[in-house]
Amino acid sequence: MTEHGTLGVAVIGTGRMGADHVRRLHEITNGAAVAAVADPDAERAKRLADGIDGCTAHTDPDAAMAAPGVDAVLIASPGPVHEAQLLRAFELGLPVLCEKPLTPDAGSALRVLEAEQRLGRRLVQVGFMRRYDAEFLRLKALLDARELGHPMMLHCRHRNVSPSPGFTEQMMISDSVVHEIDTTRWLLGQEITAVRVLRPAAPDGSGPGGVGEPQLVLFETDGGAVVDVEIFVNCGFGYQVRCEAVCSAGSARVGDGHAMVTNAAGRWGGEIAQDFVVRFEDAYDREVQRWVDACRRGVVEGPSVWDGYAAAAACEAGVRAQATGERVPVELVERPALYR
Ligand SMILES: NC(=O)C1=CN([C@@H]2O[C@H](COP(=O)(O)OP(=O)(O)OC[C@H]3O[C@@H](n4cnc5c(N)ncnc54)[C@H](O)[C@@H]3O)[C@@H](O)[C@H]2O)C=CC1
Ligand SMILES: O=C1[C@@H](O)[C@H](O)[C@@H](O)[C@H](O)[C@H]1O
Repeated sequence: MTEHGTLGVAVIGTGRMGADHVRRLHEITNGAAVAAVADPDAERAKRLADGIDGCTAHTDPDAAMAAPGVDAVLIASPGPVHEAQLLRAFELGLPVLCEKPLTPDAGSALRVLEAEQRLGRRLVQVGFMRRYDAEFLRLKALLDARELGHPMMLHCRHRNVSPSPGFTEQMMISDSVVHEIDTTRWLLGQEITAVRVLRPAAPDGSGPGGVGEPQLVLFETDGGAVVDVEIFVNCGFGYQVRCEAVCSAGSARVGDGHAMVTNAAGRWGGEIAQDFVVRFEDAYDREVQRWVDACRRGVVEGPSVWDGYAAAAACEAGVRAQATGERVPVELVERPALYR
């Protein structure tokens, strides 16, 4: 850290999320500076680094993590390469904010869990940003206070205008529904024990890779709750994330998101955000600020590697349920003391 206590951050992966986090760290976050960026696309990394004094550009993530002035790492590369980058950060003893998913499958997430346990201390905050969203935080506080009685069901919907290039049917679970998996575990304080996936008959194969969508993903939890998630990554009209909790003495819903409603010429209505960068802007800002503040105090907070692992295990069950049409149980190792 600099003499003023500024945290030097290496940002790994400078695509959509990485570039947005670089902008955030540089312009919004207090107490942080982008010290290095890495991306196999050298031009992309250089363009970002050129706009920031003292920031170096790399094509090799290891070189960025070892660059002068780096105290912490923000990983925003694709999920399948997170494991190797997390293990490298562990070797260097650097705290990490790792974009979701921690890793795309349970085996690799377990290897990360075991490696962090060997260190004997937490280094990673996983980027489940809904835990920092004002609406979701209000819902969490309401459920925790039991103001509506005992929570029994969550009805969730998750719609994207269109997925990024190369998006697969499995990623509907491991990249998108992973958010509802974390939301369920966090809001209810329960583990997911089984997953099922139902598909309506689709008029055409218009989803990612030509698969039929939307799909309905169902979770059972160890507290007896039931959760349904509509996932529709190609809906075409807007970005919508909604969650309604049904409790024994009432229900509460977040995500309607009508910041403004207009009336004009025989119509009324609101606007729909077109993507997560807009809808969750404040949540990302809060998530990154909280991470930087914790790093500067020498502590690690927020969603843990256990949360990332439990989510990966539920995703793996979901991907199997998607392929087989069966109810697939979620297998978890015993929760280590480090994460209790
Ligand atoms: N929290 C959230 O709401 C969101 C999280 N994400 C997550 O952020 C991560 C990045 O996603 P996007 O920015 O949408 O993807 P993207 O495809 O826009 O960007 C990924 C970048 O990583 C680079 N890259 C590829 N292999 C790399 C490697 N081995 N090392 C370093 N960089 C590498 C690519 O060249 C590209 O510039 C993923 O984990 C994704 O799941 C993405 C969107 C929203
Ligand atoms: O994390 C995200 C993307 O990776 C994912 O592909 C989208 O479906 C989610 O809405 C977004 O929040």
